[in-house]
Amino acid sequence: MNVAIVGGTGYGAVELLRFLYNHPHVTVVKIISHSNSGTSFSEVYPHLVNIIDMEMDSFDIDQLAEEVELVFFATPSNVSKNYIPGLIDKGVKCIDLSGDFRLRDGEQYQHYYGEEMAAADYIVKAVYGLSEINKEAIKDALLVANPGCYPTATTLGLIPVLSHNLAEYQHIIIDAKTGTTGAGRSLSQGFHFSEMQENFKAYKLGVHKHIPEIEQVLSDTANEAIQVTFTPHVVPMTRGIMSTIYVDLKEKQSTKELINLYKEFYQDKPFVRIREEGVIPQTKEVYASNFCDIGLYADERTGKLIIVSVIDNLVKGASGQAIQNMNIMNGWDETTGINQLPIYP
Ligand SMILES: NC(=O)C1=CN([C@@H]2O[C@H](COP(=O)(O)OP(=O)(O)OC[C@H]3O[C@@H](n4cnc5c(N)ncnc54)[C@H](OP(=O)(O)O)[C@@H]3O)[C@@H](O)[C@H]2O)C=CC1
Ligand SMILES: CC(=O)N[C@@H](CCC(=O)OP(=O)(O)O)C(=O)O
Repeated sequence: MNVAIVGGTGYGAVELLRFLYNHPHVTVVKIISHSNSGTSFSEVYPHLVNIIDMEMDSFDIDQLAEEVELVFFATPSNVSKNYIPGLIDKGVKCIDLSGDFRLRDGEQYQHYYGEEMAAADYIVKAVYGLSEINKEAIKDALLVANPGCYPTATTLGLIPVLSHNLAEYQHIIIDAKTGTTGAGRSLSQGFHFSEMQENFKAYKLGVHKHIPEIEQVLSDTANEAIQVTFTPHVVPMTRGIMSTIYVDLKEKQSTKELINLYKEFYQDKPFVRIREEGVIPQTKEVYASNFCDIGLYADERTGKLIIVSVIDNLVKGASGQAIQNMNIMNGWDETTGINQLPIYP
């Protein structure tokens, strides 16, 4: 299958290429770049010299419709909504790594993304691509809204206990940390080496665009409006997200019982690994892989369940999950092309 990537010189795109290069059913025939069309990809990313030297193109909808079956958008917020409707109308499937098609509520989109939402006709067509939870709907999707990185780690950690109605729906606290690639490749003052190294900062309290996304997924799970307290932090590492989640259990449960419940919930999900009692996953243990690893501790003193969920933000949090969704859309084994081991140490 021929595919294209838009947002060519960003981190999401280069990570898509890392996996798609060895994918047995896919060829990347076009890399679209608005800033570097006409330039060879390996000129921008010299680690791929003699491997991906393809010249990047500018966006041409007719050419794309003629040459590819599926387009990945790895563009910043408020970009893909201007291009995807036209491609869908021409029968080209799209997987959007940005947040443009994730939210159903236009007012929330306007509030958190600062612009008007995509056209409603296309929002209803978009399937939220949390692969482990929405597999059936993803199979028939024309447009997949790939989840955000924090929402992926957080909702995979929370859905089992919420869907079994074992936890209170309110007072959920999510304390999350990300590496700096979460901010993308373009330069900004707060991400300079001298600003980041030996530093640890919280940001966007109460205004982060992943708040409504997490709440939408959890509310769908519980069939009841859920609000969460979410505090993101950035830490001086390149890749990785750790989401530490605190939730009140309705009744006393042991760690062992909850681990068994999570293992059963994810038993046929190859990319979710539940740790044994007393073992809490670390970001390095999923580095560069599509795994989401979850550790649990039921604090019998306070009645809280502590969930620790880790992913690589660029893989399960973005490009890896996007390829997992492409595999599901095409009826291929969902691990095809993305079953590499984590890099360790
Ligand atoms: N980094 C991460 O961990 C995650 C990222 N995402 C989302 O994936 C998307 C891509 O992220 P990432 O690759 O990290 O971001 P980057 O900033 O690294 O790359 C985005 C690329 O999009 C292109 N671009 C920038 N502005 C425009 C524009 N106005 N119009 C068209 N293209 C533009 C640029 O490439 P060019 O000039 O070559 O076109 C740019 O390099 C974002 O929406 C991000 O939020 C989601 C989950 C995790
Ligand atoms: C460190 C940092 O800035 N991280 C980004 C990660 C979010 C992201 O990339 O997700 P979307 O797909 O929803 O845009 C942020 O907090 O906005």
